[in-house]
Amino acid sequence: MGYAQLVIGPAGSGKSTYCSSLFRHCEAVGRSIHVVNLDPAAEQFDYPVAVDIRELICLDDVMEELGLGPNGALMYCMEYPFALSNSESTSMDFSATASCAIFRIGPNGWKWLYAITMLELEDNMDDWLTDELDNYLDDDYLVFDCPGQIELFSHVPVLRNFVEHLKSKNFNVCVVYLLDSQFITDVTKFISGCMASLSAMIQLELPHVNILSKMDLVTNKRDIEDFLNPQGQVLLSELNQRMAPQFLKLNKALIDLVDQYSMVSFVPLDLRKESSIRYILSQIDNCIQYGEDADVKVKDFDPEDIDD
Ligand SMILES: Nc1nc2c(ncn2[C@@H]2O[C@H](COP(=O)(O)OP(=O)(O)OP(=O)(O)O)[C@@H](O)[C@H]2O)c(=O)[nH]1
Ligand SMILES: [Mg+2]
Repeated sequence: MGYAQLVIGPAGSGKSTYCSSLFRHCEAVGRSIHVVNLDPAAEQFDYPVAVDIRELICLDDVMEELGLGPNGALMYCMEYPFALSNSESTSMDFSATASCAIFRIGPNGWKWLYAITMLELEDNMDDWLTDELDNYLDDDYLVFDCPGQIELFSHVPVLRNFVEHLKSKNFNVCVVYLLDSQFITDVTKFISGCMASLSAMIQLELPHVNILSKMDLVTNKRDIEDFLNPQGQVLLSELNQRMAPQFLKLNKALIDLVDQYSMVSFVPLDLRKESSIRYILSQIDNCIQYGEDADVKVKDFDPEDIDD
């Protein structure tokens, strides 16, 4: 059995920083983890990269292969799904659908490049991942540092397929969703962060831990309590105050949805405190049952059992 954290969240929410802090913490306590970079655009790391998706493909390569600058790439990208939809192959049909879905987000060339990169990952995932994972042993613990494009876990199936692959390799996987604590300065931002998390829960169907990151930036700690474990009614009244009256019904529906999934619960992460990282790691370990096998092994050798 292997163990894995899939670290996701909006761009800049602190995923890579969390991965490096987690690595340092584990190193200090003598525990082995391996951090995998899944961000094709990443440039530098504060952690040793165990596996790097950039060996498969990186954004520079995509731009170079296309022979285009950002504007030209955008034009190419706008034509890309239509070129794909003329194809008869099933996987290409999927690609066209995914690309069209991404296209609707807006004419952003970088997002397109991500889309192509991720589709490339999907096409090659089985071979690449199988080769890479073969290097890891049964009890290894992997942490996947993902890109910040939220469409990857909201409606494009690439991460879901990735997770299925990990599961087929006997990995227990937990989603670790990071939301920047600065989102709480505005209840509408906070709700949109919750919705993105909910999308990931529904898309990925995995044990899920929500983290409110960058707690060192929160000056008024009392404010935060309302957001770590907020009551639906409190959020609703704040939303209603913030939004125009025509949104009352929508606000109610959104809060009901959040309540129904009982997912509005965040664990605060303050990287200045070792205890904060330790607590979060213990919560995640619990979700993926890490350490339970070890307990069983110890119990197997319980001297009292031998006496019996
Ligand atoms: N004050 C503070 N800043 C942080 C913390 N974590 C991350 N940052 C800063 O937030 C910015 C983004 O951090 P990253 O770790 O690169 O965020 P990311 O989610 O990996 O970003 P993408 O991969 O681009 O989506 C950087 O400037 C970090 O230094 C934190 O706990 N406290
Ligand atoms: Mg990052």
